[in-house]
Amino acid sequence: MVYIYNENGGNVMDKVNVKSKIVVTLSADKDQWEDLYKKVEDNELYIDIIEYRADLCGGDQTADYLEDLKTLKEKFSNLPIIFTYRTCGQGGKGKLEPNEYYALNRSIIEEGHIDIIDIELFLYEDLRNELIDLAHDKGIQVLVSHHEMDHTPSLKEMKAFYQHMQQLNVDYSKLAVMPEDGRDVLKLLTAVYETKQDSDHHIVGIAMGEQGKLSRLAGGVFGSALTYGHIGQEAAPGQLHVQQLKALMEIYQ
Ligand SMILES: O=C1C[C@@](O)(C(=O)O)C[C@@H](O)[C@@H]1O
Repeated sequence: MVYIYNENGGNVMDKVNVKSKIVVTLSADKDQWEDLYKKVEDNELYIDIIEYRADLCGGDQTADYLEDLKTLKEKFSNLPIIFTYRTCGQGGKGKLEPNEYYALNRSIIEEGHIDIIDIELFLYEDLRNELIDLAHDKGIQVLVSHHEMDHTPSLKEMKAFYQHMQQLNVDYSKLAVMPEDGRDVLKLLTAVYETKQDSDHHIVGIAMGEQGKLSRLAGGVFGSALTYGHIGQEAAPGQLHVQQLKALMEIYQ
């Protein structure tokens, strides 16, 4: 049998199957960054994209974030950078109010040396849409995200989230949910699969926690474009070290 692969590494017969890119989630206080740069260098083979989690970086200083981003870009110029400020309601530590969140993200878009920006779906519509347009004007891709930290919505609801996201003129649509059992993980993967069947968008689906690890490893088979890992300590429940992630993902691809 001859297998033909598309540019994403998936079988051409299967539009849904993609090779998920590995995103490493990074955060550190000022005095820990040197150690972290070293860890990124040591693990570069296992990383496709860097995510800078501003809300976990201590202080809420735009200037500090900009400085970190500039250094990251200088050191790892071949790795695209996602900027994420995750608010408390969405599983992060960020305490900014919507207008402050808007102002921070706007400054980062304008000066941040980033490639992709993570914008939360339920930010006020006008602020969110303005950030999306500003990012695109600057050539920055937009990843719109939504987290359900304590449950997994129904399949219908998850597909509706993805439909809503895709109507926003964004580049990536990401949903992260908390499963209670294997059935919830299957539901999330089904939502990704069924959405991806009719879509050329980058769809991302994550089932968090211990039960959800399957989605981080095999998400590509169902059409999930990104999977998130760590190089020190997990930034979200169920995250795996990027080395382990890459090794185990090979099984599915
Ligand atoms: O949205 C995500 C996914 C994530 O929550 C995870 O479960 O790996 C980790 C976050 O840093 C990232 O922004």
